[in-house]
Parts: sequence; C-alpha cells; structure tokens
Amino acid sequence: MFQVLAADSIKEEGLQPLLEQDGIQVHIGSVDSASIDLQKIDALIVRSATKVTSELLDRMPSLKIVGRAGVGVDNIDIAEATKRGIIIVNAPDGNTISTAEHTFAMMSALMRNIPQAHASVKNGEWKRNKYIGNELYGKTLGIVGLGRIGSELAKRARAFGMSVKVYDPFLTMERAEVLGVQLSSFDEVLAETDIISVHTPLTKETKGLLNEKTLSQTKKGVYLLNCARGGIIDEIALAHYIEKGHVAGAALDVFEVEPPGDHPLLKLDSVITTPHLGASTKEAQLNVATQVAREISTFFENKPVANSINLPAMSKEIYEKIQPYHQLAKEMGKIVSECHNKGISELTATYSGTAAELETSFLTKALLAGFFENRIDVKVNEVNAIHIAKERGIMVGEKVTGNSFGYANTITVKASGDGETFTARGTYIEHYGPRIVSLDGFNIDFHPSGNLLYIQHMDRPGVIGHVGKVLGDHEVNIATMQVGRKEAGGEAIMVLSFDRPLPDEMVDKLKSLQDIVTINSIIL
Ligand SMILES: NC(=O)C1=CN([C@@H]2O[C@H](COP(=O)(O)OP(=O)(O)OC[C@H]3O[C@@H](n4cnc5c(N)ncnc54)[C@H](O)[C@@H]3O)[C@@H](O)[C@H]2O)C=CC1
Ligand SMILES: O=C(O)CCC(=O)C(=O)O
Repeated sequence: MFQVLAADSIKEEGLQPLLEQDGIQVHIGSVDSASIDLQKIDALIVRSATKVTSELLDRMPSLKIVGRAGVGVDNIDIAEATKRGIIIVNAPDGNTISTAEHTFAMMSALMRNIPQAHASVKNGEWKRNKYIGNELYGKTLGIVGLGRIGSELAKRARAFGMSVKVYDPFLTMERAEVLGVQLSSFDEVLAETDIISVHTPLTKETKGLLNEKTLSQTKKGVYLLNCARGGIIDEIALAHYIEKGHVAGAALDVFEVEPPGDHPLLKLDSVITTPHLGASTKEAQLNVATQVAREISTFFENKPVANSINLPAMSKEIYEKIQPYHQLAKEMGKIVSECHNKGISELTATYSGTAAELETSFLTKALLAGFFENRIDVKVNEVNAIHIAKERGIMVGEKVTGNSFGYANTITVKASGDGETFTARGTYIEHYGPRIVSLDGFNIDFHPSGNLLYIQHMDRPGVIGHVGKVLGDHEVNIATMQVGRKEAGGEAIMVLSFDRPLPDEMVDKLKSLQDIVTINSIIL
C-alpha cells in the first residue's frame, strides 16, 4: 500500500484523486503526529509550515515524492531531496489569482489606511482627517518579477488606471507589450514608481533585493508591498526607511521568520500586515490540493508528473514518445554495467536519428540509473543520477551524431575505466520494439529483457555444443540465442535468453569451459 501523508492542513476535498485510488492510503496529520509512522511514508504533501529539511528526510527513508501545495518551494531542501532521488512537485498556478487579488487588496488598503481606520472606529473614534489616503488612479506601480502573480497584478492595476513599470530580467518585450506594461531596469523601477510590489521567488539573487542601498534610490514617499517571500525586502532596512519618513508605508503578507514575533516593523503605524494569507482562499486551497494530489496519483501510476522542480517538464504526449527510448536506455545501462564489470571513470551516451530529437538528458539519466542499479546501495533514478555520478567521480558525456548505422535511431553507450572500455549500441524499432544491435564491437541482434547470458568465446567448432550440454545437464531451457563474430576463427559472442534465473554453479561451470573468454549473467 502506497502511504501518503497530507500535512499543514491541506484541504481534504482536494485530496479526492488520492482517496479514490486503490492501493493508496492517505493520512491527514503532521510530521510530528505520534500516530504516523514516518518510516513508511512514500509521499508527503505540505504547504509552507512543514520544513522539509535533511533531518526530516532522514526520518522518512521510504519517501519518494514531496508535493508542495503552493508555489514557493523554499521550505524544502531541494538539493538534499534531489540527492536522495526524491521528486518534488508543486502547484504552480492554483493560487495565482488569490495571491494577486490579495496583493491588490493590500495595495488598496495601504493607500487608503483601511486597517488603521477600521481599528480606530472600533476603538470608538471618528477621525476623518487623520486617514486621508491616496488614489491608485494615475499612480505608477513598479512590479519586480512579472511571472504568474506579477502579471495578474499588472492587469488589475492597468484596469484601475495605473501605469506599470516592470523589472524582470527574464521577461521579453513582446510579453510586456501584451500586458501593457513598461519593461524597465531595476534602477528605473526604483527611481520612477510610486508603489513597488515584489513577486519573485526568494533566491540568493533576490534576498535583500530592496536593502539600505536600493531603498535610497526610491522616490521619497514610496509605498512597498511584499506578498511574495519574507527577506526579498530587507526588514531592518525597511523599518529604518519608514522611521526616517522616506518610505510612506508598507504592506507585508510575509516575513523572514513566520510568525514574526516581537518585530520592529509591527510597531510602525504605517505598516499593515496579514499572516501569509496570499493563497488562503477556499478556491486556491482546493486548486493546489487537487493539483498536487493529481501529481502524486500520476506518480503512483508510474506516469510522468507535470510540475516537477527537479525533473524536466514533460507533457503526456512527449512522455509517450520518449518512453520506449527511456526503457531502452535504462536497460542498456544495466547491460553495460554487467558487461563492463570493472571500475568506471567515464560514461558517454551518443544519440542518433529520432533518439537525438528527444530530451536526451532524460535518457542519459535513465541510462545512469540502470547502470548504477546493481552497483550501489543508494536508490538511483532520473532525479539524482547525475549527482551520484559526480559524487563518484564519473565523467558523464552526451553526444549527438548524424550516423545511425542504418537504423532510424541508435543509442550508443561507452563505459571506460580500469584501462578497459565496453560499448553497447541499441535501437528502438517502431511496432517491433527495442533491440541491442552491437556489443563490444560485435554485431548482434536481441531483445533486451529477461534473464540473459552474454558469453565471449573463441570462434572454434564445438563451443556452442559444450555450452548447450552444460545447460542441458542443469535442465535449463534456452529461449533465444544470438551469435556474432568479427572474423572466422577470432573472438565471438553469444547472447542467450532464458525463462528463469540461472543457477550460479551452472554459470561457474560454463566459465571453466575451454575457449570461453568471459561470461556475464544479466537480469533485465
Ligand atoms: N503570499 C503567498 O501566500 C504566496 C506567495 N507566493 C510567492 O510568490 C512568488 C511568485 O510566484 P509566481 O508569480 O507564481 O512565480 P513565477 O515563477 O511565475 O514568477 C516569478 C517571476 O520572478 C522573476 N524573477 C526571478 N528572479 C528575479 C530577479 N532576480 N529579479 C526580478 N525578477 C525575477 C521570474 O523571471 C518570474 O517571471 C513565489 O515564488 C512565492 O514565493 C506565491 C503564492 C502565494
Ligand atoms: O500554503 C500557503 O498558504 C502559502 C502559499 C505560498 O506561499 C506559496 O504558494 O508559495
């Protein structure tokens, strides 16, 4: 039974795709619930409260996938999860509208002193002069980060008669034109706008983007908004600029540490705040819970997830196209690992024809996962394959060639190490299946599956008969047999397939036969 833990008060209604699926058990609780055995949890769903640290991952050895019911993944140690082969998925757009609406509401409230006026009336006061505000109409809004939320905010600001200047280094002029915003430099946004709202992820580039120095470049009387992540605006610098009257006010939905506790910004009248409520609507919570539940259900069915942070994004159509090559690459990785049973310092994958038109990095990762499968104790998959190779000092290369050796496509794998090299080539033939067409320079043709024996031998009369006798003596039936050689009387190979695993003593007996060079047993 696949065990899912939904933490952080995930909206239960959104978990329906998981609750309806056979073979999945959903636990609602937290990583600290005494009743939940973390060791057995395969999938974890979180919002922002649970911190997915390496310590937590240590306590969850079965974990395969983390679903973030929201956008920001800064509460997840992505590097550590990736190292362990754990897939991270998020719900990128389920809360966009809610967060953009919340930001807009915060901007309006900030400009019209609504929270302060509300508190004053509730206190029995009626101070109409004290709470004179500013119109949004005609003002210039600066947006830093014009992604999903920034774009929705821009549309709403334009509808209210505001001009919008945007700084986003990854934004094209065409997109800016479509949204009716002015693409600007960061310096221009600082110097030429009346209200600045940040909508970037928190990264090492965006941490402290608005700080003592950059705040000094803003207009006197500017208003600031942060409904993205605490830390994008340096909190101490902001408090300083508000106290000295340069910044007129700020609206904050997020803090560096949440809850912020006894924070200097909370003591300032012109700071309005909410407790990280950007995504807190019934609609957004249902959307994000449903999105991650669907992703986890898809993962459980062994199908490609759509919104992974640490795997290439792939549509269902692309996945269906790549899947047979992916399977071939993985099996070739296993074959090469068994046949080159030495140390490995370099592994190169070369793609041609229709294979070269696909996401080859994904295929190379599958190949590495197959290669490591029986070599190391760590679970290796497409998420951590490159990391594991690097950690073990293996150089991984990827090439594309125009030479398809007469096939519609080929994948060629070359493994080198301990002074030896082994090369395998495979192809995928539409409506026929995967074939291995060359091993160590010998032409051959077999289907890579089941229990195989790869035998290198001298091309002499009687060798095949001797091998057949040993197999017969052990009552082992040969399912298929392929032979290949480069020249008469030289070295040759045979690849035999069987319906069941082979007894070790029989393989040892085969190894002792005359004219046998090497024997490798391969299970695919
Ligand atoms: N308060 C809340 O409850 C919520 C907060 N968020 C926060 O909002 C952030 C933005 O969300 P989305 O718009 O969905 O993400 P997004 O990925 O669609 O947009 C982020 C934008 O920031 C831009 N960007 C990245 N680095 C930048 C830099 N150094 N300078 C300027 N622009 C930069 C990117 O090019 C992108 O266009 C999330 O990362 C999350 O932290 C998201 C949802 C709810
Ligand atoms: O789960 C939440 O409410 C936080 C949403 C958020 O910050 C995000 O999606 O990045």
